[in-house]
Amino acid sequence: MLRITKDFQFSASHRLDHLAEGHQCARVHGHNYTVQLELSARSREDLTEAGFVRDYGDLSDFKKWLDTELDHRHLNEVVPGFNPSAENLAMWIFEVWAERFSEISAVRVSETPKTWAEYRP
Ligand SMILES: Nc1nc2c(c(=O)[nH]1)N=C([C@H](O)[C@H](O)COP(=O)(O)OP(=O)(O)OP(=O)(O)O)CN2
Ligand SMILES: [Zn+2]
Repeated sequence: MLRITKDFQFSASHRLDHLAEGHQCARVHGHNYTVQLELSARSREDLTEAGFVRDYGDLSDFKKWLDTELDHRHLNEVVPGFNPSAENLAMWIFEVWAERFSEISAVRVSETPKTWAEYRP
């Protein structure tokens, strides 16, 4: 198995519902998010002639999408009907982008330097 990853950043605010009374994350607050896309190939035969799983540069449309749809936005207003936890964001991003890039094998979302959530179906 060959795996490549690329990190992308965006900044956004959110509020999390369904938390215990007084939970700090129930208040509107912001994060400098990192989204990591992981793409995989099974073997050498699945690589491009250049030896790539996929050219990192091909992911520029994902960067554009993050900048347009999520960067400097209030996530509760822009994600389609889910509580914008890191787990839900990772799952949603996977579902949207695995259609475009079939090599995507996992999506990781970090809200803070200490936390990561991963979706890997
Ligand atoms: N499993 C999850 N737990 C939490 C999520 C999440 O998306 N998934 N999100 C939050 C908050 O949005 C926010 O990320 C706060 O996280 P937390 O690490 O608890 O906050 P701090 O950075 O203040 O943590 P310190 O330990 O005080 O540095 C909460 N939980
Ligand atoms: Zn948060």
